[in-house]
Amino acid sequence: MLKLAAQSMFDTLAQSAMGMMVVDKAHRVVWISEGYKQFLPALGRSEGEFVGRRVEEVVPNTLMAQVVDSGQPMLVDLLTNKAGTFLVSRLPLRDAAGAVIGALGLVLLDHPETTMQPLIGKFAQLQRELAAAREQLAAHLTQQRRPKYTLSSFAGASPQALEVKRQARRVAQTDSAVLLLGETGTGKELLAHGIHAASARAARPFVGVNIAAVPDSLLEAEFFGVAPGAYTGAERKGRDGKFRLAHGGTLFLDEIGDMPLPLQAKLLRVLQEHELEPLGSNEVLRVDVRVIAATSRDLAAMVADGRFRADLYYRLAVLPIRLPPLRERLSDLEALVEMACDDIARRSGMPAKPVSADALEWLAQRDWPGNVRELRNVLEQATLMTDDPVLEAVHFQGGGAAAAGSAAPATAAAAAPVPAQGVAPAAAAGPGFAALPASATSSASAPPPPRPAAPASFAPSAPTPGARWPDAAAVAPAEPPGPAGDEAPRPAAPERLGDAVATLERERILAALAATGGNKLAAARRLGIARATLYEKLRRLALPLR
Ligand SMILES: Nc1ncnc2c1ncn2[C@@H]1O[C@H](COP(=O)(O)OP(=O)(O)OP(=O)(O)O)[C@@H](O)[C@H]1O
Repeated sequence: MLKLAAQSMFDTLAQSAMGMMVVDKAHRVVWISEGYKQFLPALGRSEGEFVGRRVEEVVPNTLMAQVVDSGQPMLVDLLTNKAGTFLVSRLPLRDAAGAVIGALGLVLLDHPETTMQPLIGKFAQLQRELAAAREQLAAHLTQQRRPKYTLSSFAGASPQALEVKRQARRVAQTDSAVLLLGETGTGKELLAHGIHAASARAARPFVGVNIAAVPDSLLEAEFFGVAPGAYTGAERKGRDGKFRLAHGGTLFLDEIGDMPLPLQAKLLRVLQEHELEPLGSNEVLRVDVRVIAATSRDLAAMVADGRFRADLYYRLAVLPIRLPPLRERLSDLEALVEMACDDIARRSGMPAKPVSADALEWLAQRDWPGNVRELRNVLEQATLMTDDPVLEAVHFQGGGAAAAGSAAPATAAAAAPVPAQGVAPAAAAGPGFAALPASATSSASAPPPPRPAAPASFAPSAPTPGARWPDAAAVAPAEPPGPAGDEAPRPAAPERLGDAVATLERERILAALAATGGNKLAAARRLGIARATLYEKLRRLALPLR
């Protein structure tokens, strides 16, 4: 009975389908139905040239061979080749023992684009939309992750700057980890972009993580990602970690010295084995990522103190590059000023203002603990402060420079008396690190001394219009401050203690940010707190994070 049913079904299909063929285990066409012969002219074959040949040679784009090889049927598919577009079905044929002995192919409909127009139209529309969305996403990601700078963006022709660029070009040729050492604002992030752009990975993503800005409890997920379903709520769908996002490219780990010890062990494992496990997953992912780490801390001293793993340090410090502070390469000042003025002009849409020789000389007298970032802030504020076509020394000696000039005695003093919160100044700054600025190592205890040549007029004046952070003078007492206790504003008697503390905290944070030109790390050091704590306080006090 079953045999009869099979025979009957075969005959019915052979008559009702537009065409049918049978291939053997070696993919050879062994039989075609009468109906199938109508397609032979379009396929450019006579029956003699068709039967007996391997199906993939005579029917372009067919998947019959896969059905034979896999034993899996393809119940409905669209096949397009020079004979047209067809709705087809492919079924494996088996012997009594179940072994695949060939396949049966059915042409169910030709011109499905007309007969099945609504369905195929919808399919084609969805495919077009998908392709457009993929293209947009790829363009967006490329835009987002393209290196912002190349090595030529690193301005300066001093022997120190040329040496930095020489080393950067050399490490760009390798795939080893790189460690960038230098004070805040010396261009570590810029150089990391440049190394990536000069490396074989330039066309792949550049992904940065500022370790100090991410709370410790979130860092692991940030690095390694979260598997779908590992958590409820926002993380339910899972999320890719930075390592995965940087796959094939470069991962920039800023403030590596702030990485908690347990995570250091996990990072080391990824660097050694190129494998990671997203949180809540048993799956091991292979990643191909080049790591560039940066720090303004003395990592070697942290290793000696047991605050940084020695094995991770040696892994990262294979190729260290030290970026000199601005005061050690003052011959680059003019080039840096020019580049910054061009940038400011581009962003503001106004013509660039030249800086006079007097002004340059005055700028060269400064200490620049915030380095190139501070220089740029000072130039930006001076530009905003005046309508004069040329920037003269006098434009820097007013409130604009005071807001960002970290060497301003009263500005620094306003922030200095804040007691370190459980962090000894020396420990917070990292002892014995030659590259640390005097202001960083002494930040929690004393203001940085002004350079002898600094003019007396370099003192805070009225609040700076347009400055990113309010002038320290606007939030700190105008009189030279006395001891810390005297300096706090006196709350009105009914004022609640919590409010008074928040007011004081806000003032001290704003003063520290104003004194460091908005630099969070330097401000946190001045306040004697970790950068992550500063971010948390900014959020809590509803102060701008950027
Ligand atoms: N050599 C340079 N040429 C041109 N611009 C520079 C140079 N060095 C630094 N800058 C500019 O100074 C600013 C600070 O640089 P960057 O963020 O790279 O410093 P950083 O060392 O990573 O600072 P931090 O340690 O605070 O993160 C940026 O606007 C950068 O473009």
